Amino acid sequence: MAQAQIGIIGGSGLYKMNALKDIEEVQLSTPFGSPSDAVILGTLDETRVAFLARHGRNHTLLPSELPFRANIYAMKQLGVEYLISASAVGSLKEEVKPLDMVVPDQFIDRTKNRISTFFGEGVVAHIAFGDPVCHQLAGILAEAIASLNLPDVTLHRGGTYICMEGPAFSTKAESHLYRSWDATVIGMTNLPEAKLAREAEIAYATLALVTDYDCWHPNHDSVTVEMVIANLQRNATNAQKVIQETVRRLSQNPPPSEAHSALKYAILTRLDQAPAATKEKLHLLLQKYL
Ligand SMILES: CSC[C@H]1O[C@H](OP(=O)(O)O)[C@H](O)[C@@H]1O
Ligand SMILES: Nc1ncnc2[nH]cnc12
Repeated sequence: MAQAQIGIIGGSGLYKMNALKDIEEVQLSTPFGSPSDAVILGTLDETRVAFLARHGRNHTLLPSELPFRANIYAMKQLGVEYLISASAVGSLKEEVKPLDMVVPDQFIDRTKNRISTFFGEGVVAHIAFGDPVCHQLAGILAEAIASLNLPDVTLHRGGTYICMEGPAFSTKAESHLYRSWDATVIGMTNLPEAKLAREAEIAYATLALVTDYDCWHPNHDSVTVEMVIANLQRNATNAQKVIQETVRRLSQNPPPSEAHSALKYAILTRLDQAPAATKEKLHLLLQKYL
């Protein structure tokens, strides 16, 4: 099977990477169903990367409908060790303005209807998730953003991403509540992805692209999809530059990541006693530990 060490998941507004060369489109099937779309393998400068449009290339999947497990498993099948997620977010802080970029280091889970683990069916594992983002990958991403000096874009290193269920945006009461928790941005997708990436021992970091002030700001209209897309289109060119620069830096010096051994002390079940069918299903994740 084709391989790529670096994966990219593009969110709302980022449905393709324009700079990819020598493209190969692969339809993958996984024990968890099909991913959101075909994975696009292509070369960015000298480096082979795997790109997936999170909601499908025509944006046909709701956040609650996303096949998170299939998406992450597909990346694992391709040999991805570093996964960069690009996502549209609303801002929960005055100083985090639309068109700014945030590299969050924490998440709060407000989802209600997501499957966020590969485990179960006779194999129990509890990954550590106190630091849900790969520190090294997030650092490279932030350095890449800073190095580009993008006009009108302020970089915010660190911050908390609230992951809500959606698809409706928040009420004002919810938005104020999240502000009282000192959260930085809000979206609907990245937390399940980060958990599953960690279980799959893939280093994960988020490029959060601010599109709106959600609905809490007294001087800005409440978020609408129109607002999000208009700003994301303005963001998309910048996001592609950032991803390209991140891939360039990462491929020159891929860092060690704690994520790469996340399952080492996480599996409680004696694997020699575990159901064969589950071991078969999770072979890609468990093979190091069998
Ligand atoms: C189109 S606005 C809401 C939508 O945008 C974000 O998606 P993604 O994280 O894939 O960029 C947000 O999470 C919602 O799914
Ligand atoms: N305000 C917001 N809430 C949730 N997801 C978003 N994606 C972009 N803006 C958002």
